[in-house]
Amino acid sequence: MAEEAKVVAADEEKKLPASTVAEDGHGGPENHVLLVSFSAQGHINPMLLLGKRLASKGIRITLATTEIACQRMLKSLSNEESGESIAGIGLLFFSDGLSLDYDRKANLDLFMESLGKYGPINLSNLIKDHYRDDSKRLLCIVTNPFVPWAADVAAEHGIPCALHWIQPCMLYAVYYRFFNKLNEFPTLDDLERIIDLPGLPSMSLKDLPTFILPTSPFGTFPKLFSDLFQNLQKFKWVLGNSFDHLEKDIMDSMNDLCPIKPIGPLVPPSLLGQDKELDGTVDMWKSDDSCIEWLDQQIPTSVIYVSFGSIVTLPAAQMGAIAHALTETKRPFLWVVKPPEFPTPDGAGQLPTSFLEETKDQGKVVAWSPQTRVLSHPSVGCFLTHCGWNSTLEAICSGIPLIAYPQWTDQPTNAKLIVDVFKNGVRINGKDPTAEEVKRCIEEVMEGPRAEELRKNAEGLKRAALEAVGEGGSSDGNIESLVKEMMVPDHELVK
Ligand SMILES: O=c1ccn([C@@H]2O[C@H](COP(=O)(O)OP(=O)(O)O)[C@@H](O)[C@H]2O)c(=O)[nH]1
Ligand SMILES: O=C(O)c1ccc(O[C@@H]2O[C@H](CO)[C@@H](O)[C@H](O)[C@H]2O)cc1
Repeated sequence: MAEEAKVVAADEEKKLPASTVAEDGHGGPENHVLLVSFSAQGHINPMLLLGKRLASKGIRITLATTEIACQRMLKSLSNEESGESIAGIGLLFFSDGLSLDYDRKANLDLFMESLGKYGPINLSNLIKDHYRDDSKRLLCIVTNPFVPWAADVAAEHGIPCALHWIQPCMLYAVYYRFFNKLNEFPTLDDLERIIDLPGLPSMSLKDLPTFILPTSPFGTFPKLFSDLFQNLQKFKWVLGNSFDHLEKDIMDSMNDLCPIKPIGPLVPPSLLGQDKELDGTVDMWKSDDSCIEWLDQQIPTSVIYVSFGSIVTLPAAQMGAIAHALTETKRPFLWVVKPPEFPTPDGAGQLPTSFLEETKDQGKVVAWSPQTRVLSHPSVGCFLTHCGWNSTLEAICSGIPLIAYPQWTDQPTNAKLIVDVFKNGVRINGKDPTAEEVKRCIEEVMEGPRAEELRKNAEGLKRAALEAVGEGGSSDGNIESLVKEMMVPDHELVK
């Protein structure tokens, strides 16, 4: 029974240290951009990384997200960090209308309805309070797909709005065509239909995002995306966390409909060989850094890294299949098993009894890893992943081949990209795959006849990613032109 949504009084946002320099140093108003993000780690981090790119062009950045994100971030911040700013990016928090101990994951629809009802009111109040004096010029509000209503708040305040599309451009194209009814998609009477969209690889039902499946149990997300994709005119820019080389044909297919400007890959700069001090992302769980020392003891490219991100909790049967496959391969593994936030009696997210004892000399299990450091470690040979987009981009920037094991939302489509477009991995077949199927994929990537080809493709994508975000690269150029356009007030634009 879903707990009654408690309306939390209009929030008391975390006051930032007063900005002592409210001007740009030349007497003019300071240029600001406000980032608005959904509370998940996989949403906040790409926003923070975009903010860092904009800040490097001289713009002051603040991130506004919900109070549950603040609580999760504070859990992992060290004592001396305060949660009022991250890597020079100010933080503001607003209530989603629910108490902090409410189980949002178990009541997704109610959570998203409450966020959509109370978020706009509380965000608007934040803007009134925080950007009222003339020394700050709010150039733009950047929002992400799960909080599209920020565009209405931006319009209320007369501020241009950008959508930061934090999944592949392929999802953007599929959702746009689906919700605007431009193409035929599978229905309950026609589940076998093949979907052929311009610029995209042919897809079948298993390749579609779960929010548009005819059997989709998710009420709020499809409605949220339907409203978003039928009202993209609210956004002055659509920015994609991708890059030309990765999805060129797909991006081109949207140029005559609603163009998307690639500015990625937005990953921690240390993954791109830059100074780790520039990383500026947030971890909502404490990393177990002992896995780096463990990796140091392993043979190069020998380790299977397994992680399903911050949201997914695997059913007990799937945990068992992965555990059995890893044992059978006898290969070293590093497996992230994040304890469920709200444990359930069916054993979801739990390891089989005696697995840890049986494999104590073979592998290591941690509750949360420093993932970008793991992926860039020379001992890692492949990544068995749920295909979350941030994890996928991080693997691309590390040149690591993938074993795709998608679970929901965009992940099945990301798996399609990995296998048929990027060609840097293989996909585990079936919703409840056997240990034999998991083991087959592990062996195929580690030393099968295609292992060399997959690794070469992965390394090629890494080079292309580095080029895109490097100075003068395609994504770097798009950030530069975005900043120039932001600086020109609408009334000065030549219509
Ligand atoms: O043990 C872990 C597992 C994941 N991550 C990070 O959590 C994010 C997960 O985002 P993704 O889009 O892959 O999946 P989601 O968690 O949103 O489903 C990525 O940046 C990972 O680097 C991490 O730091 N440690
Ligand atoms: O809390 C939720 O209901 C939630 C959190 C995060 C979700 O999306 C994840 O974000 C990534 C970037 O969009 C995506 O690539 C990943 O597959 C998702 O798990 C969805 C729901």
